Amino acid sequence: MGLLVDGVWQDRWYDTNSAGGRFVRKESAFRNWVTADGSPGPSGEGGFKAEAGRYHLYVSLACPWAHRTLIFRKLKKLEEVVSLSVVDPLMGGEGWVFGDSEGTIPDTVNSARRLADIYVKADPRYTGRVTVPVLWDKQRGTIVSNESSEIIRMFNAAFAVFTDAREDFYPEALRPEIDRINAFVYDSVNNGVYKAGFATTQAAYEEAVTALFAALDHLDDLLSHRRYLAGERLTEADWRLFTTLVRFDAVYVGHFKCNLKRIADYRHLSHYLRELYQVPGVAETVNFTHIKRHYYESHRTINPTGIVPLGPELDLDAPHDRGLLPKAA
Ligand SMILES: N[C@@H](CCC(=O)N[C@@H](CS)C(=O)NCC(=O)O)C(=O)O
Repeated sequence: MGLLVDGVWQDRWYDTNSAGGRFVRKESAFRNWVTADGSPGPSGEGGFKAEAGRYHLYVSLACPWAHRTLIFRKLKKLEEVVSLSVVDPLMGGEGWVFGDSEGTIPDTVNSARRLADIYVKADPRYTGRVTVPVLWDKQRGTIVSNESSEIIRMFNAAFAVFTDAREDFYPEALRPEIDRINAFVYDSVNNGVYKAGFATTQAAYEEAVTALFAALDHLDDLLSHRRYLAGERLTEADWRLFTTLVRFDAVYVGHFKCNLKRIADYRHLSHYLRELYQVPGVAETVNFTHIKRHYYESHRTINPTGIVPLGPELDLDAPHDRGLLPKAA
């Protein structure tokens, strides 16, 4: 675990002292957009036109942020359009590295050994964390984006001519509602579990866990009368929540001490999680070995022995009752 400073790797854990024991997530650095015609997107510069075979995605199967991009690549049927590398589940002293354990895919584009090498290739003076996901442009030899929330929107819209998957996960009419839900879910749930797990004071931990479970209670209630977070249509808001929910009982309850309840204890969230997991293609993107090994083996300040618990036993293929609520045709 570490970061790059002026292009040089430094092995360091997160600094929480400057924020009273709180974990504060840094903004992603590369914010360009792939667009259908190469025009600039909402941020960054233009010149990244959607083309088949031009872009490469680097992910970890453990990471909830990277997982979003993998789900969009799958659901938008972009597997032949955007190539893929999967890092080793263990994030050690050199950060993310490419390995040969089950489920990994080496770096066929840059032949890098460490993900940090990709960042330095894009910017030799890069300062910051080396995170997944990364969307790489093979033509210009640089990083387009390392921000998952933006990569999923590119996959949703920019590659339309290369796929017959027509489902729109960010429909115009629902955008205000989706944006509102995303902001709430990001702060209290997606990042909330990290704020709880990486807290280094009791007060910071309790603050995060309290907000997290208040949010889950609220979402459980919302899902008692809405099939999906934004209503009758499955949208990006659901996929953004899903990647945290699917890791929750397996990792966040124990490792991050988010243990007031399990997702299995929530009447509606538990069924909702199973419905999303059972969407064709999605289960293939979920790798519990990578998920559990990554957290329990990598965060030695939290789990010094690196022992990975055997449980819990989960059955995400069990039937769900979400069909009782209306879904848009
Ligand atoms: N805002 C980023 C966050 C990505 C992120 O934090 N990824 C984690 C893995 S779950 C990572 O690579 N962390 C490495 C580090 O912080 O050193 C996104 O959504 O794309």
